[in-house]
Amino acid sequence: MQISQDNEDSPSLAIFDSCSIQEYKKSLESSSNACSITLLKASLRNSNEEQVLDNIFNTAKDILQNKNTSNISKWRSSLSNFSDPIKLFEASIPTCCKCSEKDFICINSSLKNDCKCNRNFSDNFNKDIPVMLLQSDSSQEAKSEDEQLKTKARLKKLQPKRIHTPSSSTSNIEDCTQKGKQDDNDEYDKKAHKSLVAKITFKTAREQLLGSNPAARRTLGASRKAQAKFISPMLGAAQEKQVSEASEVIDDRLKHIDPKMIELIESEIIDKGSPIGWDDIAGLQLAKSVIQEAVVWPLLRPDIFTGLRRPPKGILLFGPPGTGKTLIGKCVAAQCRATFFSISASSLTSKWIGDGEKMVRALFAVARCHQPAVIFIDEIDSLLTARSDSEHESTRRIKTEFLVQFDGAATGEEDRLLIVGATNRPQELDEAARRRLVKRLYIPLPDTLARKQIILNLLKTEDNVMSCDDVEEVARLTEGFSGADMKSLCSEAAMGPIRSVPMSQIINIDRNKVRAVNVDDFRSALQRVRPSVSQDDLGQYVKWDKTYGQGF
Ligand SMILES: Nc1ncnc2c1ncn2[C@@H]1O[C@H](COP(=O)(O)OP(=O)(O)OP(=O)(O)O)[C@@H](O)[C@H]1O
Repeated sequence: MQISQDNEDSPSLAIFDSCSIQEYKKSLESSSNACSITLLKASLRNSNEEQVLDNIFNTAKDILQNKNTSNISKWRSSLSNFSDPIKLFEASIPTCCKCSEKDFICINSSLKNDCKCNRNFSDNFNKDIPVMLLQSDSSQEAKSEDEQLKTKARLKKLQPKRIHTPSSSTSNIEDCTQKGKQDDNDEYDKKAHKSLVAKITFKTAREQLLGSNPAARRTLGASRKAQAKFISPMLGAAQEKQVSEASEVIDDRLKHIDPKMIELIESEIIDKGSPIGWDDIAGLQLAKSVIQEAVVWPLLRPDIFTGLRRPPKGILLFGPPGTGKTLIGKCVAAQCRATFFSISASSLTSKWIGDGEKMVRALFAVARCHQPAVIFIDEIDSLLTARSDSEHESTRRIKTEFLVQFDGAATGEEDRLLIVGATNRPQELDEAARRRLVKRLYIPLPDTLARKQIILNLLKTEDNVMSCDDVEEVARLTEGFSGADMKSLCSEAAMGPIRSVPMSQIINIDRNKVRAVNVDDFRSALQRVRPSVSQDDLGQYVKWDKTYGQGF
C-alpha cells in the first residue's frame, strides 16, 4: 500500500494490491462496530478501487474533526493513527466511555443495554447499525475477531512493500507506524490467545461434524463430480462406510480395473434372479445331459475332471429365438452354484461405446473373483462376427480383448470360468470363436411333449379347468411354436376369463368370482398368437448343426 500525502488536509492512500482492499473491506464487513460500518459505507461509496481507502480516510478524518458525528460521537483516535489500514481498522473499534475497553462483544452487549462491564457507548453510536449485526452472537464475534487477526496478519505481510513518500506529514505517519509495531505485536499475541480460547471452547456444528467424520468434508459445501459416489453426511452411515471400506480387501485381480465398472458389473451384470432347475426347462433332454456331463460336473468336481477330462471353457447354444438358451445358462450357473454373469454382446458394442474392451477386461476380472462363474453372452454373434474390412475399429478391439480374455480363462488351470455364448445366427460366427466354443449345442423348438410340459408349468399358478386331453390338444395345435411363443399363448389364454367379465364390473369384481381358464380360451388365443420362427430359418439351424454342431 502506498501512502502519500499531497497536502496535510487531503492525504491519499494509493492501493498497490486490490486483494488487500478486499481483505480490508471484508474485515470491516465482519465487524458489528458502528465505526467500521460507517467506514464500510464509505468504502462502498465509490466503485473505483483506487479511491476506496481515500474515502475511508476522509470519512475517518471527518469523524475526527467532528464533521461526521451523526453516527459516532466518540472517536478517540488521532489522525496520525491512520498511517495504514491496520491502524485505521483498530481505530474503528470504539472504546467504552466507562471502562475504556475496546471490545466488539461489549459493543453488542451495550447496544442491547446489558453491557457486562457497564460500559457506556454513546447514545448516537447504535443508530446506524443494522439489526442483523446487533443480533450476532458471541461466536460470530469470536469469528470476526479471528478474521480480523488473520486480516491483520495478511496486511502486516504487506507492510514491507510500503513505499515511503518523502513528505513531512508522511514521515510522521511512518514514525508512528514504527513506534506502534511493538504494541501491535503484543496486541496480536493477546488477541491470538483470546481467539484460541474461543476456538477451543466453541465449535460450529460443521466443525464438530468434520472433526468426528472427515468423510463428511466431501459432502458439506464441497463440489462433487457427477460420477462421484454419494457419501452420506450422516455420522453413523459415513462411519459404517469407512469401517466397511477399511475392512474390504481389494483383490489383486481388480487392481487395474475401473471401480465404476466393477460396481456396474456387480449391480447390473451379475444375475441375482431366482435359481433355475433342470425341470424348469421343458424338453431338450439331450442338450441338458451333454451340458451336465461336460460342464456342470466338472465345475462341481474340478479335482476329478482333470487332464483329458478337463471341461471345455466355452459352449455355444444356438437355435431359434425363445427356445430356452438363456434358461439353460441360468440353470448351469444354479446347478454349479456359480455366479451368473449375463451380458448382451450388442450392449458391449453400443452401450459402452469406447469402453467396450475395458468392460470385457473388467467382466473377466470380476468373474475370476466370483469363481465358479458362468459368463453368459447373449447374441455372441454380434461380438464375434467373421472379420471384415467394414468392421469398426472399436468392435475389432473388443473382439480381440474378448479372445485374449477367453484364452486366459481357458489356459488358467485354476480358473473355474465357463463362457456360454448364445446366438440365433451361428453362421455369422467368426471361425476363431467357433473353435474356442468347443461344445456347440443346437437348442431346437420344443417338441409336442415339451410344449405340453411348458403349458403345465405355466398353468400351475393359474386357476384352470384344463384336462390332460385339453393340454395335449393345445400341444398338438402349437407345432412350430417356440418356448417364448408358448408363454405368449398361455398369457393370452389367461386373459379369456377377464374378457368375459362385463366392463362395468371389472373394477369391483371379487377375485374368486373370475372364472378359471379353459380350453376355449386357448382356442381363441391360438387365433391371435402365431409362431415367431419360420420353417426356412429352422432349415439353416439344422444345416449348421450338421456341419459344426455337437450332432446329437
Ligand atoms: N424349453 C423351455 N422350457 C420352458 N420355458 C421355456 C423354454 N424355452 C423357452 N421358454 C420360455 O420362453 C422364455 C424365453 O426363453 P429364453 O430367454 O431362454 O430364450 P432364448 O433362447 O434365450 O431366446 P433369445 O434367443 O431370444 O435370447 C423363457 O422365459 C421361458 O418362459
